[in-house]
Amino acid sequence: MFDILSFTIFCAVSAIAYYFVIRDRNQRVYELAAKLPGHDKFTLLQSFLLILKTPRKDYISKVLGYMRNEYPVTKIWLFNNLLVLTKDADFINKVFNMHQTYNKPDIFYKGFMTSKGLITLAGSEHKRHRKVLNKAFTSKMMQRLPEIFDEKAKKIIGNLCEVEDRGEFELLNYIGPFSLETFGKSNLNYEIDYHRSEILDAYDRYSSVAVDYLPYSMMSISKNLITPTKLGQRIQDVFQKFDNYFDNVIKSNNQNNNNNMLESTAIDILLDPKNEFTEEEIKDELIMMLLGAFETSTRIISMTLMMLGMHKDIQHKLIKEIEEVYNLEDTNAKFSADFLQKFPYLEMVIKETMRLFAVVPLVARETSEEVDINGFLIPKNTTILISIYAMQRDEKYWGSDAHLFKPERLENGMEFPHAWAPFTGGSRICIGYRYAMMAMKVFLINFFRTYTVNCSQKFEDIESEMTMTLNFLTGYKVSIHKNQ
Ligand code: HEM
Repeated sequence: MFDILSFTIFCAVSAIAYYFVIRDRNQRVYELAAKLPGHDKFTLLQSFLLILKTPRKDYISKVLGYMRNEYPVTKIWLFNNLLVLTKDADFINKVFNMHQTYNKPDIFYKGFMTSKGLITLAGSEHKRHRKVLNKAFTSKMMQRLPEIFDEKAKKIIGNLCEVEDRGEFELLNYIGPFSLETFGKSNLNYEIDYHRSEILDAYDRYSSVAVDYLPYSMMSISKNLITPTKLGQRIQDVFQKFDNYFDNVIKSNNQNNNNNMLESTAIDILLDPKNEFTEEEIKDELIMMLLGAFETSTRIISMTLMMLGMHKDIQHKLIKEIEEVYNLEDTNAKFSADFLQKFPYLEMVIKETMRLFAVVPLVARETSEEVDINGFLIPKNTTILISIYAMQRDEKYWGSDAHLFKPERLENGMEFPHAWAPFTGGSRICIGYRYAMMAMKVFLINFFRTYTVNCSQKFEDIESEMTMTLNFLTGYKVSIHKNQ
């Protein structure tokens, strides 16, 4: 009897304490949120309607549509979550560099459906993985890459003869193999044949399932809860495919194990028992790297070629730069990091493409405690949504021609360097940013030593969509012609 009474009292006291803690915590959130510019609390119904009525591919543009130009930050509410939208370079730079905004919010990153890889990991676990994996991307490791990129670029450029002088073709069919095969060789010690590889099928299925799962992740519905549904089955199938594929990659690496290796690629590091990665962590990291590397590089190379096909004067200037370097150098000179420094205009062209078309248009962070960022007091557990796309096209930073493709604007450096962040910044900056820049340069140098490119589409007719990545709905079509 006494026990039941104590238990009841204990429950009642706990419930009251819990109520006051939650109320006080929410009170503080509402108090601070009230001072932030933006939109008042959406009702539950409005939040549901926003998610249910918006086509999945339009989520990101819909949410960003709430951003108010006159303020550095705009608040909106989704269910009971406070979201702060921003395209302010200074604010964003602080967010990338503060320890209070290190983690990523589940509301967007659960959509990746894996939790043990760099893109989604939080706090000390992220730091541990990142510290170890950084060793695969040191300057010394980078030195071995240009040769791999060169070999693969030459192979793909050889294949392009089947489409030269034959009208327009879809670039992704040629650039995709370059990105995927270089990824396999340099990060997995594994030769991938793009046209036969099962990884491509798994990747395509993953992308489609991720878009379908996004509304559930935004409503914080775990993927375990939807396991019995058709979508749940599709998710399981995709991960089974990744699993089988990476099992083979791991087996092949274990067979060719070279314990005396002084330098280690990403997979060597992941498989090294010293680093104590679990099997699940290894596979999640491999998936994350593939997601990070493949589509991003493929799209930026393709977008760059399209831009150059539309802007002939810029293409001629670039070809001239490449010819001049080769007139001075041994034409069989091997690619190296130093050699790639000799093409400043090429770098400007790539950077301008990445500015105009932020291939990762949106990233997010979550506050782990209440924090003052540029005079705005942001409550704990707030999601900060960072529109890289809007920042990189903002006239405030790039002038009234911000919407145009003009590499020359980068000639004397950038007036607002923080307003260019296609790889983001701070300690969670893209781990492969130097790798990506090198790969893109090596491919484009090889390409323009053999071909010129033409694109009949007009710049202003490009239509794009924003999901996790930016994609041209109008395709990536160009025609190519052998240099005279
Ligand atoms: C043009 C090419 C690329 C672009 C534009 C790009 C962009 C990005 C962006 C925006 C992020 C998110 C960072 C954040 O949330 O703050 C990211 C993260 C990441 N990227 Fe890339 N990326 C590219 C190529 C690559 C390549 C080639 C690799 C691997 C070889 C790679 C691997 C990763 C990984 C593992 C992360 C997670 C890093 C972390 O949170 O510690 N990316 N990338």
